[in-house]
Amino acid sequence: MTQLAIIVGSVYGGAADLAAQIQEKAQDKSIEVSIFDDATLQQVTDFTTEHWLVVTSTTGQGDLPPNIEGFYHQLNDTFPMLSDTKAAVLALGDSSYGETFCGAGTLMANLLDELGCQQLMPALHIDACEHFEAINGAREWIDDLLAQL
Ligand SMILES: Cc1cc2nc3c(=O)[nH]c(=O)nc-3n(C[C@H](O)[C@H](O)[C@H](O)COP(=O)(O)O)c2cc1C
Repeated sequence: MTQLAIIVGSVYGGAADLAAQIQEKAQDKSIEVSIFDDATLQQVTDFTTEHWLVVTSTTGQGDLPPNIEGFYHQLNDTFPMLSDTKAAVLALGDSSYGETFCGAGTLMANLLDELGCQQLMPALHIDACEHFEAINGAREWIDDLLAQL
């Protein structure tokens, strides 16, 4: 069975809700999904290194939400080679923050790229100014992503 690890970074629950919606869609396609909130690298790699999806909002001034910071720093500190891992980033943000729009998603995408991950899909940036419900801006992208697995 195809496996997908969804690693969540969320402060107010929007990215976490979106991850749950993606999980439901994926399960309809018989993809086994595990959602990691406050993930450790070990937990995620024990589940799968095949497909990773990072769903993260941005907080502060382009900062990672606290519940994905540990995962980011473990990756950055241990620098595992992930050339067999196919990954994608779905970032939630708010364009009224200007230059730091979706900064956390960009940090994650850059790190996964440095670690050699293969890009499943170009990163998607969802703007809260445009979409009250993030799923409305992400449906097509999610369908395309799941079709690649
Ligand atoms: C205190 C605070 C700081 C934020 N900083 C940024 C930011 O720097 N860049 C950005 O794109 N969005 C920023 N946002 C917007 C959130 O990322 C956006 O509302 C997102 O949808 C929240 O998702 P969540 O419910 O998963 O936390 C900020 C929101 C708050 C409340």
